[in-house]
Amino acid sequence: MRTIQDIVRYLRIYRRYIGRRMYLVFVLTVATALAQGFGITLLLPLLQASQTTSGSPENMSTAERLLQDLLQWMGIADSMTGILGFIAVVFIGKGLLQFANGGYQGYLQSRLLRELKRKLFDAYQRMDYRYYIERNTGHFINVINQQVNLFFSSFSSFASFLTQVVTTISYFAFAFAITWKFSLMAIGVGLILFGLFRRLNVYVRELSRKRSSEMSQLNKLLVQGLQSFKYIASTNQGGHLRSGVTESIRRLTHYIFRQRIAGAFTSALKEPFSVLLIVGLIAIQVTVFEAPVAPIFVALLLFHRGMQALISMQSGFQAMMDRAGAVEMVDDEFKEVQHHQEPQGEHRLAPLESSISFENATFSYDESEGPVLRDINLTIPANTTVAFVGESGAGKSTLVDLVTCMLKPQEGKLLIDGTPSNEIDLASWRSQIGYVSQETVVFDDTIANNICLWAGDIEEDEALRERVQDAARRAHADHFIQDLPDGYQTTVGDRGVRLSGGQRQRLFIARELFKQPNLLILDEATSALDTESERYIQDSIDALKGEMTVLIIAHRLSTIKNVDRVYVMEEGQVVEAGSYEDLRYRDESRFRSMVEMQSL
Ligand SMILES: Nc1ncnc2c1ncn2[C@@H]1O[C@H](COP(=O)(O)OP(=O)(O)OP(=O)(O)O)[C@@H](O)[C@H]1O
Repeated sequence: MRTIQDIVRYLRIYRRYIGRRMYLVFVLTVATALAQGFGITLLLPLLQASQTTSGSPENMSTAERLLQDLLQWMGIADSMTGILGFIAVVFIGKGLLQFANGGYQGYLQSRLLRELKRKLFDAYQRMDYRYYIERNTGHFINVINQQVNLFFSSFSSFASFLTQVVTTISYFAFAFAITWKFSLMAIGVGLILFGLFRRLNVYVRELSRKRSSEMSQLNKLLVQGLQSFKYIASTNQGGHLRSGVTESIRRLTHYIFRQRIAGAFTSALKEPFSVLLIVGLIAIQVTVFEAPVAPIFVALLLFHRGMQALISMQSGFQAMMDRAGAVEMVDDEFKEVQHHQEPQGEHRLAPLESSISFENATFSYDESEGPVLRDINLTIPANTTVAFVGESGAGKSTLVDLVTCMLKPQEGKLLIDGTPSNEIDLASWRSQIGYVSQETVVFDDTIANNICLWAGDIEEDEALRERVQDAARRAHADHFIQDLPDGYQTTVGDRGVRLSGGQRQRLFIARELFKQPNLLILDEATSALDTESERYIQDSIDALKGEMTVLIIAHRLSTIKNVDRVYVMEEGQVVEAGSYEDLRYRDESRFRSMVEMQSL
């Protein structure tokens, strides 16, 4: 029962991703199996035609008689050559069907792989940010690569399992038609075998689940270890990480080993089982039932093939169960990610022209830990420059995440040009934003592509080259880029490892300036820069005043002297607001003491 439920369940899952055309595989499978069973059954009239004393019609089973009638109708009943020719035609037909089936399965599988990877990637792209931060990159990579590949190969195991089921049934059905006593025995044996293997299947599936989740764990450790390679190597922390990785690899390989043992057990059983059963059956047929030789011979041939198919059916099922964990993981992941897609409205925003304002906005990552932002009320008029300052952990970056709508306030609202954030079409808002975040984002590609994000080829597009260079100049990056071996065509390495921290930051700023956003967010954007570069970029940003809205988060207060308004944040609240000069000289203001601490 469990087995049938499992098959139906997987069938549903495959259908969800492949669609109805999957059934064509089954039609082709049935046709192939029928052709094969029929081809073998044709040996019976062949044997009879070769015997001088051919079976008298009253000894014949109904099937034999029908076959005889067919051959008579075709005019080849008594011709060995005729029957041989017919067998050849049936097997050629079977070969063609098998080829069509295999080819079509290949086509479906490649589609399945493409669809799975593409859909999952799309779903990941639109997942809610809060869901993302609760997960781990290693997990996503494991699902989209390893698990999806296993899911894909499970379909071929599933198809081969079904092929074996249909083949087994067809062999047994033909055998049944020839001699029913024999077939009853065969079916009895089949049922016993199935019972024996059921327990093995449950065991193998459990192993497969463990193996899939262990792979996620290992991926997580590997990604973390490799991403932090430099830190780990230079502080010799590899030992700690290594023990975790080694332990995870040990568990993973242990599961694989046990799966293999179960596989070896089934394939080793195959041959002895078949031979024993055939020997037993011949004895029973000949001694007890005293049946004629030709039908026994053909029925045994069918039975032998049927047994082989039955055992392959078990291995096919086991292979499917080997990958069951992956099928379930990918299917669950789809549901989970789809459930956590980022909600959005339909109002398409025009370019920002009035303001961004918070009304009593409160946000917490975890309700039990209390709000990270409390009762925020402020308005940033379009085309002004504002700065948020405050100690680490005060909530400045979280506030920016609300502005970009990556996070949503649980209470109160955020209005963009008067439209509540939950009503806006996110792409229409985010395409207006340039964001230099604390974590520098650099792609492993050329400098030019890092700035224009593959907008074109600067070697061919003069206007584009000019725009890229202009952005680089304003980010004070042009001269270091010119000094690189291939200039703008230099590749920067994974996450920009071939650049210095300050160079990476300038490259990042250049990209956001190239975009010409309506809202530019700079979160500690110049923290890795020397004073001179910082001042230079400061001038570029000051030059943007009035052209776009600029939101700056800075610890170095010297960099925000020219902003229109400063907000001082403390423990998730805005505690002071005013112009730099106003706050700087306000008696006992927090800002004043902050400035004095930095001895400006
Ligand atoms: N993903 C998260 N899950 C839970 N809490 C978080 C998460 N990110 C930030 N926090 C918490 O929210 C608070 C505000 O963090 P936030 O990064 O907004 O501060 P910040 O003012 O930008 O600090 P910094 O100047 O150090 O960047 C901190 O107490 C932090 O622990």
